[in-house]
Amino acid sequence: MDKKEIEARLKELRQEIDRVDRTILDCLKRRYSIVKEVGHLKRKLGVEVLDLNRERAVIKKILEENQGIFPENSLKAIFLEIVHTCRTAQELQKVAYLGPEATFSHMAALKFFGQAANFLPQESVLDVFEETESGRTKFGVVPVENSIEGTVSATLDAFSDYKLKVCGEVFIPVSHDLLNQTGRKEDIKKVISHPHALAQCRKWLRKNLPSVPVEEVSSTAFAARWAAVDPSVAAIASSLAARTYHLQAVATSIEDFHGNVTRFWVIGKESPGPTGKDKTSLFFSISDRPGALFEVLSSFAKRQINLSKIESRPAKNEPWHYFFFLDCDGHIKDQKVKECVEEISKICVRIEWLGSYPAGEEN
Ligand SMILES: C=C(O[C@@H]1C=C(C(=O)O)C=C[C@H]1O)C(=O)O
Repeated sequence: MDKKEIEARLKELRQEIDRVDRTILDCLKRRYSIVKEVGHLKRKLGVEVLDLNRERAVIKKILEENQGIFPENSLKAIFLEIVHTCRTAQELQKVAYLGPEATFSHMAALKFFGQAANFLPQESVLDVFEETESGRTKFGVVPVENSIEGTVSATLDAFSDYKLKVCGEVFIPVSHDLLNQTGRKEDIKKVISHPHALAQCRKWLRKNLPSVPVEEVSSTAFAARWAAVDPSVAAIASSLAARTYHLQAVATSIEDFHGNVTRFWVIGKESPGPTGKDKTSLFFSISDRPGALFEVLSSFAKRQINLSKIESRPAKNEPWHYFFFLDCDGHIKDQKVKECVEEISKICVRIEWLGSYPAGEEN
């Protein structure tokens, strides 16, 4: 091929790309209006408009049909965004999260719901529960545990006061940056952040800023917002917070342990149906006698139900009494989980089903 021929072929291919793009756009518009019609019909039937299981099935099918030809992670991201956006043709979901803007909870909410939702930042975990229970938002996103720091007790404790269910799970890798207005270490007179973030960067701070005082604030994003107006302060926060509040990085990835992940729960009024890869969360208390906890646990063991977490929390109304929070594989509608919960209900003084939901993906 000579230069002229190459240029002609290039032109031809670009025209072909333009035609393909137009087809993609036509398909997107068609999909959007079909989803809108589905929404009308579902409303007429009186069924829930959002159907997370159907969305999962749609994406799974696309990935299967692709047979690895189009880069898989990108295809998934594209279709997640398409589905999330089409959903807005039915109704814009209101989602409360632990704010302000750019917290890791915000990242988790974006990962679960996509860009096309109405995200409403809240000042505390309790506010997220409050907004969701009152129906002012349809869903809430709250942190539940961190792979290094452990449980977020405010979240677990809130379940005893609010009648909400877990309806989804999201994992977000946590990496912290040290941010201020200039990016210069010499300007830092105080380091502020959420207690978990400070704890996760303890060694780095001791080594690199030994004489600088630290102060706990309500969230990493709040810290970043503060640093944006106070030049003497540096915040430990995410790269999303750096972008949102126009801050410079003094140092990046300052966490003491890499591979740090936070698990979030999406809370709402109802848990979704089984998908085949679900988790169930329970909260229970038992009588103070030998073997009571063993009996509960053996009920799971004899049915080969895998436990992914068990944690005790003090029962607030009685000293030295405890509640247990337990996560196991499977859905409450799966026969063996159902039987197990029925059996342990006879042993427990109190038992609450917190929800069954599709297991989140850890990458
Ligand atoms: C179109 C539907 O409604 C919503 C949108 C979906 C989509 O865009 O594919 C899937 C499930 C629902 O959350 C449906 O229920 O099929």
